[in-house]
Order: sequence, then C-alpha cells, then structure tokens
Amino acid sequence: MLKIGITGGIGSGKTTVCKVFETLGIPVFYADTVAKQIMITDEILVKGVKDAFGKESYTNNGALNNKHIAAIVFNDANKLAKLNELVHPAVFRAFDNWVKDIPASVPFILKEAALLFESGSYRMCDKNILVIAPEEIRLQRVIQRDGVTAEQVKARMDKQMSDEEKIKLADYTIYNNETDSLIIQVIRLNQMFLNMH
Ligand SMILES: CC(C)(COP(=O)(O)OP(=O)(O)OC[C@H]1O[C@@H](n2cnc3c(N)ncnc32)[C@H](O)[C@@H]1O)[C@@H](O)C(=O)NCCC(=O)NCCS
Ligand SMILES: Nc1ncnc2c1ncn2[C@@H]1O[C@H](COP(=O)(O)OP(=O)(O)OP(=O)(O)O)[C@@H](O)[C@H]1O
Repeated sequence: MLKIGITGGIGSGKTTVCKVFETLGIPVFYADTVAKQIMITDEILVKGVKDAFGKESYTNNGALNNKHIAAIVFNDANKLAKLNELVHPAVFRAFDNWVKDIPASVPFILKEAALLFESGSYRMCDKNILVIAPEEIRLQRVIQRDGVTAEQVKARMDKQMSDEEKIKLADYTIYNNETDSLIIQVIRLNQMFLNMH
C-alpha cells in the first residue's frame, strides 16, 4: 500500500482535493483534525498545552479553545515551535496506528497535513502532492470560510514554507485555481497511483 502525503498552504484546497479522492474510495488521514482531537484526549498532551499556553486553552467542558491558542502562537514564533513540538510526535504516532488498520487490499492512502514538509513527515510518505492556489484566492476563501480577518490569515501564511520551497520537495502538484479542473487532475493522479501499486 502506497502512502501519499498531500499538503498546501492555508486555504489552498487540500481538504477539498481529499474529499474528491474519498469519493473514489481512497482513505484519508486528516492530520490537522486528528491533531485537534488528540489535544483533547491525550492526557499528557493536554497537560503540556495547559502548562505552555494556560488553563484557558480549554473551555470548562474540556473543548479546545482554538482562538486562544491561535492568538498566542501565530504572533510568537517560539510559542508556535513549542506547540508543534508538543503536537507533532503525537500525530505521527496516531498516523502509524491508523495505517495499521487499513486493509491490505487498499491500493493507497492519503495523509493530509498542513505542515507535511515543515514537520519532515513527507519523508515517511512514498510520494507527496502539493496543492497550489494563488495567494489572493486563498486569502478570500479562508476569510469567507472562517469569518476571520486578512491579517489573521496572513499571520498563518507567514509561518508556512513558501510554495516555491514546497514545489522543490513535491512529486506532484494540483492547481486549484479558476481555470484547471480539480476533478480531472485528481482522476489522473488516482489512475497513476493505481498503476504504481
Ligand atoms: C493553533 C490551532 C489551535 C488553531 O486552530 P484552528 O481551528 O484555528 O485552525 P486549524 O487547526 O483548523 O488549522 C487551519 C490552518 O491553519 C494553519 N495552521 C495550523 N496549525 C499551524 C501551525 N502549527 N503552523 C502553521 N500553520 C498552521 C494551516 O494552514 C491549517 O490548515 C490548531 O491549528 C493547532 O492546534 N495547531 C497545532 C497542530 C498543528 O501543527 N496542526 C497542523 C499540522 S498537524
Ligand atoms: N475550486 C474551488 N472553488 C471554490 N471554492 C473552493 C475551491 N477549492 C476550495 N474552495 C473553498 O475554499 C475554502 C478552503 O478550502 P479547503 O478547506 O479545502 O482548504 P485547505 O487547504 O484544506 O485549508 P486549511 O489550510 O485552512 O485547512 C473552503 O471553504 C472550500 O470550500
């Protein structure tokens, strides 16, 4: 079974691309979603997050206070490094456990992660896909999706590797703009991975 990493800058459309792969029957591990789940369920991680970012990191009923943590880490490089240091090893372990349960008949799986290249986890994948969209479109899509300001989105963009750097590390690119068809690009890659396996 091939392990395919998929990434892209904030708002590039990596989750949208993964949803298309899912309609073709491909299992997807959503690292960002799992990260937020284990930040609630893993007791050691919960303690680490509270120690680093304060008790306000969780609401009274134990939910993650994303806004509180985001306001700290996307304005302080050291705090962001601390958060990544706490969360990423736990996400790597969760991925390894998830892969173990995938039936051998599955030809390939996708690992969707915002920080695939930054965290080094792309090295554990057989091939890696980069989703690219123009910065202005990404900005507008995230403002609309999350109801946040342009400054908040730009603060996250600034913490991510540039597309120029990511292209050097990627095996394939998907262009999620207004001219190239996303579905045709996904179908082509799907066929290629089926032929590889
Ligand atoms: C800081 C948190 C609480 C903000 O939560 P929020 O719901 O606002 O954002 P969400 O997790 O849905 O991420 C949205 C996008 O923000 C960007 N982003 C998230 N975490 C990071 C990060 N550590 N560094 C740079 N960009 C990031 C990505 O483009 C991501 O797709 C959350 O992102 C988090 O816990 N991040 C740390 C875990 C992590 O590194 N996740 C990403 C890869 S596993
Ligand atoms: N081709 C497209 N046409 C119109 N809207 C799109 C397209 N691709 C993505 N979107 C929308 O743009 C927003 C961002 O897409 P998506 O959530 O897939 O990006 P992402 O890369 O996973 O973002 P993040 O890094 O924030 O997790 C979503 O609201 C999605 O519905």
